[in-house]
Amino acid sequence: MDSQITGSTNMTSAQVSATSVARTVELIRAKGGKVTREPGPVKGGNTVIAFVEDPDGYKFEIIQRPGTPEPLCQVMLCVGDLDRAISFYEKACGMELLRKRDNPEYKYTVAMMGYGPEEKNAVLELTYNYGVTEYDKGNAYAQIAIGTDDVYRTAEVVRLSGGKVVREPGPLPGINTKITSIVDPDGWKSVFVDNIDFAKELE
Ligand SMILES: C[C@@H](O)C(=O)SC[C@H](NC(=O)CC[C@H](N)C(=O)O)C(=O)NCC(=O)O
Repeated sequence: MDSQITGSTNMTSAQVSATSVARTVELIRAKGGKVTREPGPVKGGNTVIAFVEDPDGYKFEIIQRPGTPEPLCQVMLCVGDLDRAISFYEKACGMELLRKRDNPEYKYTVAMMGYGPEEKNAVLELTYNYGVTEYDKGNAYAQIAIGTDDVYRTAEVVRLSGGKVVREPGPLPGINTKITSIVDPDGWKSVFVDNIDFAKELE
């Protein structure tokens, strides 16, 4: 894919990378897609971005950057306390803080969290808007899926790290894939899926 897109609703979004944002946006427009922000430098920076919406109104950000192995490169979650969120994704989910960037002019700070460098891995972009400690979540956001080697241990660690387990670890009826579902301190849900079980689903 020659472009990347990240998407989001107003408080969650996904990003996709594109080597040419303008060309990607034109292709999307030609197919009847809705462009909500024309290509151009991001406010307060140089990276060229654009926003588009899918037919369900989910927002995707197209980011100009070198191609990555996985075009879906970021998922953005708005959080009410950045340090709390960073600590949770580090301790409960085993992610690493890859970088943090403050943008005082536009009153927000982002922290990129992931399991490896952004050039090679999809990452979570935690966004803190100055003074906003809570978000209405509506009913459109569902969950992010993360692989794990041990759903039982994951659930235990999540509990110890300030998260909530909303689906106890164990096999899914019918397919036996082991999962556990959790919510982070901001109320964003993730499902952890056993790596070996999931590989079997793909066979
Ligand atoms: C490349 C990278 O820096 C970006 O794309 S940041 C995009 C930027 N994000 C924000 O403004 C986050 C805070 C915002 N208040 C929110 O909650 O979404 C952005 O969306 N810029 C808009 C623009 O038109 O440049």
